[in-house]
Amino acid sequence: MVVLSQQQPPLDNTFIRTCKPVANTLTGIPVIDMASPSSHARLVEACEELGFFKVVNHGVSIDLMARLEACALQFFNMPQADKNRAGPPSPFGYGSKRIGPNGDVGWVEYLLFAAKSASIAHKFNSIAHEDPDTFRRVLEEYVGEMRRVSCEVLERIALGLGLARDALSKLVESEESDSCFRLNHYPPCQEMFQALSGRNLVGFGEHTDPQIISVLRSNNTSGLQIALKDGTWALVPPDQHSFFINVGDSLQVLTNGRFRSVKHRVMTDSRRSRVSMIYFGGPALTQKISPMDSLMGEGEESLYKEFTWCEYKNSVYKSRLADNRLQPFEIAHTKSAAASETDQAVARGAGGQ
Ligand SMILES: C=C1C[C@]23C[C@@]1(O)CC[C@H]2[C@@]12CC[C@H](O)[C@@](C)(C(=O)O1)[C@H]2[C@@H]3C(=O)O
Ligand SMILES: O=C(O)CCC(=O)C(=O)O
Ligand SMILES: [Fe+2]
Repeated sequence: MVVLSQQQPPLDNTFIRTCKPVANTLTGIPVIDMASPSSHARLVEACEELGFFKVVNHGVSIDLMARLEACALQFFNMPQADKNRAGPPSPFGYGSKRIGPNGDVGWVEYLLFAAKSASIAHKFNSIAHEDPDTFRRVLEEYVGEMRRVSCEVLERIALGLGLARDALSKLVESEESDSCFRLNHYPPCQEMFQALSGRNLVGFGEHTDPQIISVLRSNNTSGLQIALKDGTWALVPPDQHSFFINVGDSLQVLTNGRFRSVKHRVMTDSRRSRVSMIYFGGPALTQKISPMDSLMGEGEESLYKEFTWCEYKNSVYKSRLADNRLQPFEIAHTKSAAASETDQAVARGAGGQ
């Protein structure tokens, strides 16, 4: 008799895509030491080159990370019917295999929250858990720390760009900030499946994050991959004590494409479950997003039409994971892309950046 582990999500995996295993491990990942005062320039360089970097000496207690991971696992290990009480994710709540409202699927289950204490407390009315009060308190404490880390990183990026210290962090720090938080659980998938197909099962399909900045922490199971500039995928070696940070679409727009909203995805590990926790730092719904004047070189043309975060979010929720969500907001310029890139590099130089 085959005994299915309690961790297996209930649906079959017929519609979940597979991918060829990726051989390339990301070796030159920029590591930003928050204890070092000279991180500004390296942060800007990492946002331009990869749109992705790792943060160490961040001041978040390892114990807090471990406590949240334990609470999350207690939740994900509950019977399916209990987990379903926190669903469906519309957009916040529990979801399994289905990601977003437009047909994307992956070998993943998750809890999605709005990152505000009142919203978290409200959501806990429907979350079954053996110790819901502890889970809620730990979650609130962790989300508070994520807000701090993202603001500290954004402050340094702003200084590195020659902007006022709070030029970017104020967007996420504001009371009205529309940030969210996600706990993902990728159960192990049958080794047999992988052995037979020689492929990996997609946990979370390729996408960019729409917000300003995302701060990710996972357990020691690999799976995260990022797309490099040449379009190839690279594996990110896990590090459970550090944070991986990526530039989101909104920061790409604010910097007029100078920073890169990095494409990423998660492949499942056949034997070990992956737990990840991600804070998505977003602006207020009414916040206007467009390239910042002070970052534009002389004669540099805006690559994007102005939009509010609310407009962008509405558009995001009509899209599929892998879509280029910024495309409807791009301004078509008559020159060839290559020529205008050269012009803009020259203009930036002239602007003294
Ligand atoms: C398929 C979707 C899920 C998503 C909303 C969307 O329509 C397209 C963007 C997706 C994404 C990716 C980053 C975050 O995980 C997320 C919460 C977000 O803000 O945009 C998810 C959305 C989601 O899972 O609801
Ligand atoms: O779970 C992960 O490691 C990454 C998931 C992700 O990219 C997301 O939720 O947007
Ligand atoms: Fe993501």
